[in-house]
Amino acid sequence: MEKTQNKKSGIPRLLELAGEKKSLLVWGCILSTLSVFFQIIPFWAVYNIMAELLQNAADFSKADTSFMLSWAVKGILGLLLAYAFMYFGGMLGHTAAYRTLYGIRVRLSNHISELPLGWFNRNAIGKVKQIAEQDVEQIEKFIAHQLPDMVNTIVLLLVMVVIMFGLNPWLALACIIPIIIGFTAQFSMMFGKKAQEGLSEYYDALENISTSSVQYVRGMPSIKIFGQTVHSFRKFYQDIMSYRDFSTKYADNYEPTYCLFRVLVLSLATFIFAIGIFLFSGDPQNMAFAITLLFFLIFAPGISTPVFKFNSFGSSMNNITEGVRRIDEIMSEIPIQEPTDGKKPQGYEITFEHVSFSYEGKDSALVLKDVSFRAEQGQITALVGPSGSGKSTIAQLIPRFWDVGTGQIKIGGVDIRDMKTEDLMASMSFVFQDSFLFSDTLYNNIAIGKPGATKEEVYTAAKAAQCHEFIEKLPQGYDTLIGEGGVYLSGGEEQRVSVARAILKNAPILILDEATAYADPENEFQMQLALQELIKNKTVLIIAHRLITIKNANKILVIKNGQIENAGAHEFLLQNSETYSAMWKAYTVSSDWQITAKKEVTHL
Ligand SMILES: Nc1ncnc2c1ncn2[C@@H]1O[C@H](COP(=O)(O)OP(=O)(O)OP(=O)(O)O)[C@@H](O)[C@H]1O
Repeated sequence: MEKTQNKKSGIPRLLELAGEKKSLLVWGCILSTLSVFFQIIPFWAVYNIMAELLQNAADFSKADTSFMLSWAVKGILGLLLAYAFMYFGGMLGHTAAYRTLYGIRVRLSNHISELPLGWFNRNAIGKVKQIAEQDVEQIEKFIAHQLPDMVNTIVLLLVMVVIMFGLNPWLALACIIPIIIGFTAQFSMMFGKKAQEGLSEYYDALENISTSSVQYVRGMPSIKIFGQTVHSFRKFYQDIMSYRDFSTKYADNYEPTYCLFRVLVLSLATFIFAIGIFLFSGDPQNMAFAITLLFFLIFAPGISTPVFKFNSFGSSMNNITEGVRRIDEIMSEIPIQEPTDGKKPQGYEITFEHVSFSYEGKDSALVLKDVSFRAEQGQITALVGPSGSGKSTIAQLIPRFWDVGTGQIKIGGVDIRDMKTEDLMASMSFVFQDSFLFSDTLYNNIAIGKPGATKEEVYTAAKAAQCHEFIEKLPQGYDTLIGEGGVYLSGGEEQRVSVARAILKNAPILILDEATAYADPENEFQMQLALQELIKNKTVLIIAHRLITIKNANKILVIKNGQIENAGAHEFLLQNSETYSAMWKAYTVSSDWQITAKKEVTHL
């Protein structure tokens, strides 16, 4: 599938994706920055008080107490104001973050809902879950905390550097040079090509774990029943192992430069002290220098906190860029093409005209080759053929799971690509072999077939689909919750609920892909009776392996290797289609099969 390209990346793209204006974020950062200036005041207050004390070291009683007291008050006020600005900046940052998060999730889910249905088959749930939950969550942390912190830290570092150079350039250099060396080592590692590739690998590894863990949980019954160990679920095991290997390698790469960085930044006082003592030894009478040195020694540990914070932005920035790229990967998937003025079909017969199709979009891998047929309104058209011949693909092309490669599919004379998706979906009900029930009540699971349906309509549909009886037997009847925290239905029961949904929708086209495969013969018979009522005047397309189900279809299409091998009614095909007569023979033989136990003869 083609993709659209977007030139922006990182934070600008993030805000663009969220449809969020920058103003809140900018104000959040401005307030955080203002708090920086107030954060400097306590340091300055300590410096002034220390200077006053040192200048009067011979006799502390001569120190100006009101001067020192006023600086102490200024220091405390500075601290309070710094917290107040930081608080309001943080509030704005959080508001911007949650709005961005909300905007991205809404955009993402709107976009996903516009993608062709086939996209969902191709993309693992784990991958989408990882992107929509975890990757988006990272963005919240970044915008709410790290971005204002980053602005705040950069300003703080700049102000500190200016103050330090203003006081003493040599001591300032003793403080700055180790920081620059540490950063250079760290960032060359972090932003290098290897690190960027590593991060992609890291996210791939996370996605793989997310996907295979979903499969692992789903496959747990098979693992247990067949007495297999966890190692038998190789994919999950390998994904965990490759994540471990990758994380170890990643940490190994980072470790030397990170350790160097930490050691240098945590030893700032040592460098300042060494240079300070060297300078002081040249002029031991210089009291002003002694005070400045003291200030640097107080200031040095203060600078290490913002420096460490700044360092963590590098990795966060990388994460955000990668997260946005992954969100963009989904956003760049081209949605299903909507016509501006959707055409309305005249009738509901379905025609395939020379349809060829490949899942990979390659002519060399065609799954359907030049398929043409007409499924009449008011008639049942059945698709039969060996497994993998292309029956489900034919059925799924009708609601545009994918678009055809060449040829056309028409409903009532209109190419389905010229119909609005809304109209196309409204025109048909689809019952799959594997029904999907929502974690909701049974009532709502049926009622979803027709928004605004009355209770009476829901019950009538449930009765017709042979599910009313078993639902009534459940302790909470129609209010029974399905799935997690509720009850689980058998495959046959789930199918009947899906059929009830389709009956309730009462659309003019009905597509049944192995819709009664899990039903027992008695229920299948009852469901067939219900469907007889439902299908009157409708275009019905049925795929069924139990050939008895489609024996009376008006037209049976025999599909083989993606082509229509033959078409006609049951009797005609028995005479004229080798494939069909062989399938019928196999079916009748298998339906006569009985598993018999040898009778034990007991002699008394
Ligand atoms: N999403 C997909 N991506 C790629 N190939 C696919 C996809 N779905 C089906 N195929 C392939 O297309 C071919 C036709 O599959 P399809 O499911 O249409 O056959 P079928 O006749 O319905 O089979 P069955 O009776 O077993 O359900 C098969 O070779 C299958 O492996």
